[in-house]
Amino acid sequence: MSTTDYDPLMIERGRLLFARPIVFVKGCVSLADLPPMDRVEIAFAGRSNVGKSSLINALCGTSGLARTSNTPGRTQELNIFESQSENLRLVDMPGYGYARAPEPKVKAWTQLVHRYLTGRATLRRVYLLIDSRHGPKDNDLSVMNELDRAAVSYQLVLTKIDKPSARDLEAVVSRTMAVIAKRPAAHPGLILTSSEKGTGLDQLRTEIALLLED
Ligand SMILES: Nc1nc2c(ncn2[C@@H]2O[C@H](COP(=O)(O)OP(=O)(O)OP(=O)(O)O)[C@@H](O)[C@H]2O)c(=O)[nH]1
Ligand SMILES: [Mg+2]
Repeated sequence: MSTTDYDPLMIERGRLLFARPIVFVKGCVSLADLPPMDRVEIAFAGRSNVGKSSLINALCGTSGLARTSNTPGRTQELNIFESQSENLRLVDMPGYGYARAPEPKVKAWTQLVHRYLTGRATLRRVYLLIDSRHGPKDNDLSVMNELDRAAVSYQLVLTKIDKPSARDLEAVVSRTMAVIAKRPAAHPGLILTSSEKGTGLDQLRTEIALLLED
C-alpha cells in the first residue's frame, strides 16, 4: 500500500497532525510514572538500534526530540511525547534483544516493555519496527505472540530501507508478509520506512491520523 491508496484528506490530516508541535513530556522507568490514561497512545517498539527514536524524530520533523545513538540501548525509559493540539501521545520504548547491558537493567527494561505493551488500555496501536536488513527475529516473534495473546493491535514497520539492495529488500518484505499473515492482532499491511530518506513517513502519519478518527 502506498499513500496513493489513502483519502487525500486523511493524508493532509496526517501531515497536519505532525506539523503541529509534539513535545517531550517525561521518561518513565516504571508503570507508576506513566501519565493518566487520557489520550490515544501509539507505541514504537522493536529490537535495540532498529531505529525507533529516529522514526519518531523523522515523523515529527524534529531531529533532537528523541535521543538516538549508534550504540544499542540508548533509550532506557518509556519516553512520552505529546501533541500540544491533538489527543495524541507517542511512546518511544527501550529496545529489546540487547545483551551487552548489565543483566538487571535488561531484565527491568524487558519487564517494563512487556507490562506496558500488554496492560495499557489506552494503547491504540503498537508499531513494531523490524530492521529491513534482517527481517523478523525470534524476539520479535515473541513480542508478536504476546501482543496477539493480549489482543493489542500492532503493525509491522520495516526500518532503514535505504540500506539493503532492492533484491534483498524484496526478499525480506515477502518473508515479513508471511509472518504477518498468520497473526490475529497484526494489521495486514507492512509499512516500509527510511528515517534517513523520509520514505514511508506520510503513510505512517496518515495511519496514525486514521487511528485518531476511530
Ligand atoms: N541508514 C539509516 N540509518 C538509520 C535509520 N534510522 C535509524 N538509523 C540509525 O540507526 C541507529 C539507531 O537508531 P535509533 O533511532 O537510536 O534506534 P533505537 O531503536 O531507538 O535504539 P535503542 O533506543 O537503543 O533501542 C542510529 O545510528 C541511527 O542513525 C534509517 O532510516 N536509515
Ligand atoms: Mg531509542
